[in-house]
Amino acid sequence: MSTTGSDFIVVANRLPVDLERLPDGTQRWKHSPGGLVTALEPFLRSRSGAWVGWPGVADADVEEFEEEGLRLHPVGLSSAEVRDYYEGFSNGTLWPLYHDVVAPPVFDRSWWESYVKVNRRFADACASIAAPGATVWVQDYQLQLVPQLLREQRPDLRIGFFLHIPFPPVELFMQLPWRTEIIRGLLGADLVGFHRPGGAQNFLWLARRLVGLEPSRGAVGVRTRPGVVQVGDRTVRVGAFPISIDAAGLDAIARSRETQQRAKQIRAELGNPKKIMLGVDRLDYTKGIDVRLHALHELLAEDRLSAEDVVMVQLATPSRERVEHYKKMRSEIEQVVGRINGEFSRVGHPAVHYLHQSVDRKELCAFMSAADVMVVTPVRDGMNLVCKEYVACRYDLGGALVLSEFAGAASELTSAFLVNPHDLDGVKNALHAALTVDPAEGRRRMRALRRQVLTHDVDRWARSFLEALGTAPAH
Ligand SMILES: O=P(O)(O)OC[C@H]1O[C@H](O[C@H]2O[C@H](CO)[C@@H](O)[C@H](O)[C@H]2O)[C@H](O)[C@@H](O)[C@@H]1O
Ligand SMILES: O=c1ccn([C@@H]2O[C@H](COP(=O)(O)OP(=O)(O)O)[C@@H](O)[C@H]2O)c(=O)[nH]1
Repeated sequence: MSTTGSDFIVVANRLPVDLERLPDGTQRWKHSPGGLVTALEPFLRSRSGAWVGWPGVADADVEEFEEEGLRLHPVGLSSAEVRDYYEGFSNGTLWPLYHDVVAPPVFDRSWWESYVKVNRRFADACASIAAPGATVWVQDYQLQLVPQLLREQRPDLRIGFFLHIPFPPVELFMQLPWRTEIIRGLLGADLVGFHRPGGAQNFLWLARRLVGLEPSRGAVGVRTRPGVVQVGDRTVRVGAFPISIDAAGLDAIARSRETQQRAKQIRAELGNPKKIMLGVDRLDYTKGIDVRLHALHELLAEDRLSAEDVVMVQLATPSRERVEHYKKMRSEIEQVVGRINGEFSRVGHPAVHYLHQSVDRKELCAFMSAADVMVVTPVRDGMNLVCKEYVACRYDLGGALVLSEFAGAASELTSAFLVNPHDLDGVKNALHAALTVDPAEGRRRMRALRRQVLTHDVDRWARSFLEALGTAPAH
């Protein structure tokens, strides 16, 4: 194991791999869920960096290890910490608060205490493995206190922070009893990054209101014109850096014979319907899976669509299964799927294929290649990588994307069929329009979407952030 310090460290709640305990008592590592890992893993591997994170299960005692040149440094969490820091404060308080309170956030003091304690542990882990003058890139809402805690121990480090979820409107953020502590925690970074300029702008306002600082007043741009705020003798920059995907990598997988054959096979397995609609999400109440199911139900009930012609596939990755809102939403979604299938399926031909499972990258790419319409309808989403992945897979300029205006990606993917997920008639009309789009118009839209996604990939995201932090790798 490496005993020398690392020059470049990513710290995130999760490692890119989760430890899985099998019933026979053995264990293995599997890929962690979610877009943060998808986005960062290829980039960090290319820089031979270190990744500090939780191995995904409680009470795991795992030593640091190396995997294909990447140094993985586990931070353990007890069962009580998984409950209070991860399921509690991170996903029962911050997640709903930052996603426009689409579910009511719970404010629990013992959860907060656990959050502080665990953030300190992550900061200590980084401090112990960082080489002098190293760059540490802190990720996401679970670790907002780490920049300040780390700086107190290691003022020599260059510290960046990136938030993967939306940063809420100030009126909502002000509900948080520990609002000042969070803003101070983030101000420990040299650069604080958000997906959208609005998040950066909200943060700057709060730095003034809650900490009494004097931030810049000009508009923050995308990858340009970061805001600045002086904190003692340090200048903290605050910017917008929309995340993306390994677009060329997915494009290549999609073009392969293997993927195209698998896509054909999927179509055949579905009964060669005229049209396939696809949803791919973690099973999360912010993703609007219910929205698209209700829209489909009404379209079938009104005979605007026929289950003979159109099949819906919903891949739903299990997520945060012990958190109350997630349990409730799962049973609601499964009821709607059951209802649609009960009313509109024929034996051997379900109207909705619902898989509560995780699917690997190649298989996902085959599903995306097979899908005529990709349906992405979150009520709020920081970015949403799935919609960009769909576009990257459609080198044939086929397919159509229905995308919620409330996903961060909507401001880049303006040639999608954009919808307001709260407007059910609007969603129905957009689904119908996407299913029946004139092929030339469909190709025009997909060409424009691909131009955006292929020229703004994850490498450009990471590079633009690190350039603003002053630590970009050599070209
Ligand atoms: O680690 P989990 O609790 O299982 O959740 C998975 C990840 O979900 C969130 O992803 C976000 O990041 C994506 C990439 O920036 C973005 O496209 C998406 O809109 C976000 O929801 C979460 O932010 C991660 O921390 C989790 O690991
Ligand atoms: O069965 C699945 C479902 C999703 N994903 C990946 O999980 C990520 C989801 O990221 P997104 O930003 O869309 O949402 P998040 O889950 O991070 O909120 C994407 O890279 C998907 O390709 C996956 O690998 N297998």
